[in-house]
Amino acid sequence: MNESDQLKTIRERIDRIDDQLLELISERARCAQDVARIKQVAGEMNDFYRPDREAQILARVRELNPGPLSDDEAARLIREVMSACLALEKPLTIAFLGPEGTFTQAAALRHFGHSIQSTALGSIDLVFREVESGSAHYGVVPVENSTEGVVNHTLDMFMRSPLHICGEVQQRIELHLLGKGSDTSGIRRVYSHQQSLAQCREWLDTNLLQAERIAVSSNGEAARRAAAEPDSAAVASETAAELYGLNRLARNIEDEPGNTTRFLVIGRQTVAPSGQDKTSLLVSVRNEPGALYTLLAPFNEHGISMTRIESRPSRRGVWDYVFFVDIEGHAGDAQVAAALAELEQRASFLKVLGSYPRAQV
Ligand SMILES: C=C(O[C@@H]1C=C(C(=O)O)C=C[C@H]1O)C(=O)O
Repeated sequence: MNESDQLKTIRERIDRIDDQLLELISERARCAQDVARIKQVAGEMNDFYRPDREAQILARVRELNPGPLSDDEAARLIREVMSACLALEKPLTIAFLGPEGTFTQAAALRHFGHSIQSTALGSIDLVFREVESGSAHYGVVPVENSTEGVVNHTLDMFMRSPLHICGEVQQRIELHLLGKGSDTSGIRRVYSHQQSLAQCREWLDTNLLQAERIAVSSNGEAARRAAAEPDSAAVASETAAELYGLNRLARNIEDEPGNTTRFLVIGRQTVAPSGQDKTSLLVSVRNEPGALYTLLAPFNEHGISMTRIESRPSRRGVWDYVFFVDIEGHAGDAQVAAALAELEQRASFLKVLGSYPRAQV
């Protein structure tokens, strides 16, 4: 067989596979509709989105993935199929820290897939309020953020908000040089958030020393300006490039590749155990010698790993400290529940912010 006959044969095979895929995806979508009908009859429509179930599906895909696609790619594809199926039940409305084109938006799309209705809001407070009022089903906010510098504000919001953490998203921070043209010649200004500029300093020093660096409020805003002004470029994400119709003049210009930011999904719902969960707590203790040591001892005694601890002033009194603690496991797990009961005895204040599946996509 010559080359063109070989290609023709393979393409015919691909067409047949796509026919089967389409049939299977449609069958899956009809199953999701059946689930929706059952939930409706049972009056469980508040629970139509099930982060625990979705996490289990994605974990299974990773486990069974035969390749050659990577586990990440396989999970991402099934993520999109689930997103489209869920939208048949009811499209999710997601509020995120905007503007359009930020990494928070990328994180929202990564977590929920593209079949959502998303709203860009101007501040973290507004995202909390939108979800609290029921105007959005869920919100996405940065928590350990190397680009937008708002970690503390998100943590502070949990002190007074009744919302729960329903999920987490790990988003690789990949920064590109974006512009209207096709190369870097003629660029006089580079816009970005100041931390993104800092993260690409070496690349900019080597390749664009002549251009003025201008810090703006977000990478989305930088992309908007680069799209509107000639002689300008932005350091921003791929999402920003798509949204503002910009070209990637240089890819992955961050000085330290592998940089990841963590985002939280906030909602009014508590999430059932998925088998691979994390729990976030807010815990306060009097400032006495050994207080933190005593406070955390129950985790050690019950064999629970702590993955993060962050301290903040409580604003309730000069002697109080508040700690944001992440542990492995679900608050409903026997060991975790026992440790939390002991912790409650020792703490002056304890709030479980949520148990949720660890990031799967
Ligand atoms: C189908 C369900 O509802 C939703 C859709 C899912 C899917 O498409 O697989 C999974 C969980 C839910 O978010 C379900 O609860 O099983």
